Amino acid sequence: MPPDTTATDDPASDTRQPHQHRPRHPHLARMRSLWRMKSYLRPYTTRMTVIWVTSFAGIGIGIAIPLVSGAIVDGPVARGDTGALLPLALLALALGVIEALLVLVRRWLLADAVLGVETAIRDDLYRHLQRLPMSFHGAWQSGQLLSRVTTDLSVIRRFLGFGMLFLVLITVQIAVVTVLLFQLYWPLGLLVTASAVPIVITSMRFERGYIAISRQVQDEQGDLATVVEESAGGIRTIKAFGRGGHVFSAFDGGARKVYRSSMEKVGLSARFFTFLEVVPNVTLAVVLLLGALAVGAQSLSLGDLVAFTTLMLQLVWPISSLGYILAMGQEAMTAADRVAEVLGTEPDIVGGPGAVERPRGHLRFEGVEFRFPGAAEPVLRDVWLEVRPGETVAVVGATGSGKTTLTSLVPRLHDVTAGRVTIDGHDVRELSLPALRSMVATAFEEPTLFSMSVRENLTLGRPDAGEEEIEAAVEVAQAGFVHRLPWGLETRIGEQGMSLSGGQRQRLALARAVLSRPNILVLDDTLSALDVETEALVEEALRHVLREATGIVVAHRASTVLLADRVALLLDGTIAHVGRHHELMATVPEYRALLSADLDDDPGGPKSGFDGDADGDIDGDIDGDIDDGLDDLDTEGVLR
Ligand SMILES: Nc1ncnc2c1ncn2[C@@H]1O[C@H](COP(=O)(O)OP(=O)(O)OP(=O)(O)O)[C@@H](O)[C@H]1O
Repeated sequence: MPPDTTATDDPASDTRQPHQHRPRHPHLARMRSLWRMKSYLRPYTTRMTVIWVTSFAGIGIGIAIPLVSGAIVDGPVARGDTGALLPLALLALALGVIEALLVLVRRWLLADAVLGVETAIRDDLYRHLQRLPMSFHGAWQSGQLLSRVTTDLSVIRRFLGFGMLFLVLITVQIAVVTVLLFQLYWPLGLLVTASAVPIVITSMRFERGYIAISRQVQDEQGDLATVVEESAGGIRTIKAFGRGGHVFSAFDGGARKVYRSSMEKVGLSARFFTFLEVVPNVTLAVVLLLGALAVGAQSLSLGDLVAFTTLMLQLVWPISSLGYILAMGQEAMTAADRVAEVLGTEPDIVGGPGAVERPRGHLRFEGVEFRFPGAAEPVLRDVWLEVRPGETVAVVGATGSGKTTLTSLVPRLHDVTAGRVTIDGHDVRELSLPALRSMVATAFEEPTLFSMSVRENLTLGRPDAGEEEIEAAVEVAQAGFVHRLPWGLETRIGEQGMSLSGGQRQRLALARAVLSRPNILVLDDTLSALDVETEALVEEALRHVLREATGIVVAHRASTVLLADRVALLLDGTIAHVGRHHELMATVPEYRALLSADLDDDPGGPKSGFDGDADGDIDGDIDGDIDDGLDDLDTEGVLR
């Protein structure tokens, strides 16, 4: 990822996407990112208005109290008029109580609004992440996304809720109090204003340093989250290889980085806030001294000096928190910028307006090329393949030859970079994504199960599936083991749930794909983790399902190839041969080399119908079956 434009020149700490341009005015860009967030406050307009009104009223009352105190000193106290003292004292008390009530109302209203805003942004961000294509998720570290959805949003919430309000209130309070100080006694007013100058200059310098260091801390926290996430996901591999120590060192390195940067951040703040504490206190001492002299010289009344010092003390908190709130604003701008990097990434895979009226699942790859972003060479080039409704084609190729990539082009997990993929004559890019993805179901080799019940996992693609349909899909996938789980279909599995074996997970994924009743069923080496016996049973049941759907089966094993009517051989990124298994075995040495190793090694050869004379068996048993249903199909699927 490219360098952060503000934080560091160290490419290792980059978190932006390679294609993201760097803004010419990063500060403005950050402000704009934060400004964009204001739209989330819109539903709370009335509430925010009440909050602002109560806040200003609170400030007004806060400023009035010292003036009443001054009046008490110069009036009843100076004259010894105890009768007049009581009403003024009661007035000061009433003002104090009202101010406290206003703060209570403001806090209560504010908390609700800002938590609502945070939830709305978080929902939008999550929704957007779901829309972003595989290429985005492949390029971004998951920890960086996680920290944006959690930490950064909390930072934005804190600023939108409290920081922004207090920034305005404090500015107004400082302005009004300064005017009053000048009115009470302008020479001391001038002194107080002069004392603010070093504060403002230091604040500005602090702000610059703080932006850089807070972005660095936020990025490093994201990196650390990635390490935690990866090691949690890969705990089995880590344990098996005894790499706990190594992973810990990587984590420790990341944690120390966060520690060092956080300490730097704290050090910077500590120096700044100490400075902010010292200046007002020194000023107060000087004001008291000069004020006492002025009272002695009768150019200032005692009451005015009381009012002046009380008012001046009211400035200490706003001025010292001004820096903090500005820093909070900077942090929020950085966070908004990081969130905007995600929200501003337009999904490059968006659905078209179309839908297929009565889908039959006629699939064609027409001159398809696919190149991963930034890759020098395409993975697939000039791919022509036709899979007719009800037909099943096995895609065979060496490992890394692009089989998974080819199948991922059908549901548009990736988009072709040239040529087109069509279903029933419609370019898949013209179809709406829900329409397309309801037609195509994929069972992956490495199935993902979510931390929910077996039933919820199974019905992911068909939430309305009935009991009988679920049972039928479970049967096809030979996944009857689910009934023996402690709570049957209601057993919670996946992360934090019941652990399943690789084969059990694959069978559930297969049942999930079958249950969604797709027009096109993609099996991406889905049966690789099954034992030979179970595989044979699954395949037998799958044959019935595949008769009603168009199938693409990525196959490494000869036994899986036999599920298909025809085989497409992927060589050098293109479909080099299409034909029946025995034809390719007989005529294509590369195909023979790929599959005969499997036939020789297959310990279950005899069980699955293979033995030394594999060809003979295949021809006799399986091809006979296939031929029955496929007489009308052209065996040459290559369209050229
Ligand atoms: N996100 C990616 N970015 C860049 N290259 C990728 C990406 N994913 C896969 N590749 C590359 O594309 C090529 C094809 O990968 P693919 O997963 O389609 O192969 P495959 O034939 O399915 O392999 P296998 O049989 O091992 O599952 C590989 O060389 C792989 O390194």
